[in-house]
Order: sequence, then structure tokens, then C-alpha cells
Amino acid sequence: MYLFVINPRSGGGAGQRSWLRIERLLKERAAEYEALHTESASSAGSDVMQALSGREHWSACVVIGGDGTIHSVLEALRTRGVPLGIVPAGSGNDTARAFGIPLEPKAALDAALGGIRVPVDLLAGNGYTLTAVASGFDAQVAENVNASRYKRVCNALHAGRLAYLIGILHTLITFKPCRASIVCDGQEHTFEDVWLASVCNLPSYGGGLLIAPQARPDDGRLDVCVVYGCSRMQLLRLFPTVLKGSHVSLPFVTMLRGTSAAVSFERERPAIGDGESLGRGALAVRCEPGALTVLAPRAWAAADPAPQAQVGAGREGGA
Ligand SMILES: Nc1ncnc2c1ncn2[C@@H]1O[C@H](COP(=O)(O)OP(=O)(O)OP(=O)(O)O)[C@@H](O)[C@H]1O
Repeated sequence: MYLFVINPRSGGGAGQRSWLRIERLLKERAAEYEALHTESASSAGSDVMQALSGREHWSACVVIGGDGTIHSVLEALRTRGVPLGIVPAGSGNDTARAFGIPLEPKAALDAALGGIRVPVDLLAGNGYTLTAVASGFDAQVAENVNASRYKRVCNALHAGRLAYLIGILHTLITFKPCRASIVCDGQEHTFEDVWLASVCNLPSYGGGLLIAPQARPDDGRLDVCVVYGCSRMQLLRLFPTVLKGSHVSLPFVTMLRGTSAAVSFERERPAIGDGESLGRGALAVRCEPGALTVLAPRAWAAADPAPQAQVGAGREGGA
């Protein structure tokens, strides 16, 4: 029996459109399933927990939505030991990208129903996160965009990405970097003028920004990317390099790797996990190895592991 969790709003309505397609396919295949349309991030966890309590054995819980929707069910799936399948229907879909899950609904359904089971790590701290816990500039962009009027206008014009572009420029003008301390596996690193500190389990977020290109979901470790001590113009020029992951060799970028990371900014900064708000306090994140099972296409396991990129590269702001 499969539980399908559908966020109709994800990807500006793509969740509902994908579900209509998937429902037809499930009926054609005479698959056994239950469908749960979730209303909000805050109630989804308990709704899924309740649905899962209805029977002892589930083959998988298949999420039709984006990274935020997946985030909302992680704790329930971890607690019940139910594998996660994904039919990507968000705007970013970085979780699906990391596991090579196709964007096309039928191919994604094939991976969910007939894929391999991959034990993957979760980031624990302020709940559970699968992609990355990001604090500082990028979390501020998300906060500014979500609170803005231009997001509503852009969404009405079907130009969601434009809202983020405006958000980046708006945040670039108003955001003030400050000192931050990052304790990774017990070792403290202090950086001046920190723009962002991202604790990553998967290589990308924000729709393919390769913030930690060397991150692997199944290596029992987390990767921290710190951007600090650069000008606004340098930060702006960093964005195209993040698309390829080549920012890791820039002198104002440091990568750390370990099993735990605590991030505290001198001034209060927002944080997001899988793109969802985690509030504004200090962050303590640890890697919980193999805490979740993800259903991935067979080809994913056969692919070469990500090359070991440089870690600990770059200049530190005086520990
Ligand atoms: N299970 C859920 N049910 C309903 N709404 C949810 C659920 N989980 C999160 N949400 C809300 O729906 C919004 C959109 O969902 P989601 O993040 O999955 O899609 P997206 O933002 O389009 O894609 P992505 O996160 O991949 O960029 C979230 O930001 C959150 O506010």
C-alpha cells in the first residue's frame, strides 16, 4: 500500500496537475494507494502521522510537491520507518535533483514504485531537514520575498523567478554581514563579515545552486559553506559560479565538513531548512546517518559518487 501526499499549491499549482496525471496512472496499474491532500506545512506532519497509523506496513509515502512539502513529512517518515518516494512538483525540486528523480510525472512514479531503496542522512536540529539548513543572506532573501508585495504580483504574472531576482537585489542592498562563529565537530571557526553559512546534506538548493558540490546524502557527514569578507559586487558575481559549484575555490568561501555544526551570528539572522523558515535563533545541526530511506531510480546507484572536492579551502577570518 502506498500513501500519496499531495500539496496542490506547490510549484504554483503543479502539485494538483501532477496528481491528476498520477491518479490516472495508478488506476490503470490497479495500484493500491491512499491519497492525502495536505492543507499546510504546520498540519501536514500530524496528518501524515495519523494516516500512517492506520496500518502496520506501507511500501512508501510518495510526496507530490517540492522540497518544502517533503520537509513537512520527514519527521513522520523517520519515526515510522516508511520510505520516501518523490514526484517532483515544486519550483526548486533540489531533493529530486540530488537523487536523479525525473521531473516528468510518469517517470518519477516509475522510480517511486520500482526504484531502489537508498538509506540517506538527515540533518537534525529545529526538526529534520533533507537538503540544507541555510542562514544569513539566502534565508533573508526567502524571508523578504515571502513578505513582499512583488511576490504576489510576480506570481499573478506567472513570473515566480522574477520575484527571487528582485528579492536578491533588494536583500543585496539592505543586508549587513556580521561576525559569525561556526563550531564544526567541536572545533570553533570565527569569520568576519559573514554573508551566509549553509549546512548542507545535498549538493544544491534554490533550484540547482550547487552550494556544496561535494555533499553526498549517504556519507554520514554534513558540508558547511561559509561566504564572508567580500563586497556586495563580489557576492553578486558569486551567483553564476554557484551554478557550477566553482565558488568553493574563491578566497572568500570556506567549506567545512563534519558530523555536527553549530552556527551563531553576532546579530540575529533568519534560517531556512529545505526552504522553510526555521526562525531566527542560533542553529545546532547534526547529521543523523541513514535516518531516512529514499526511493531513487536504479541508474542513480550505478552513477559515480560525486568527486571529492576541496574541503577546508579558503581563508578564515581569524579563529
Ligand atoms: N504538506 C504541505 N501541504 C500544504 N502546504 C505545504 C506543505 N508543505 C509545505 N507547504 C507550503 O506550501 C509551500 C510550497 O510548497 P513547496 O515548497 O513544496 O513547493 P515550491 O516552493 O513550489 O517548491 P520548492 O520547495 O521545491 O522550491 C511551502 O512553502 C509551504 O508554505
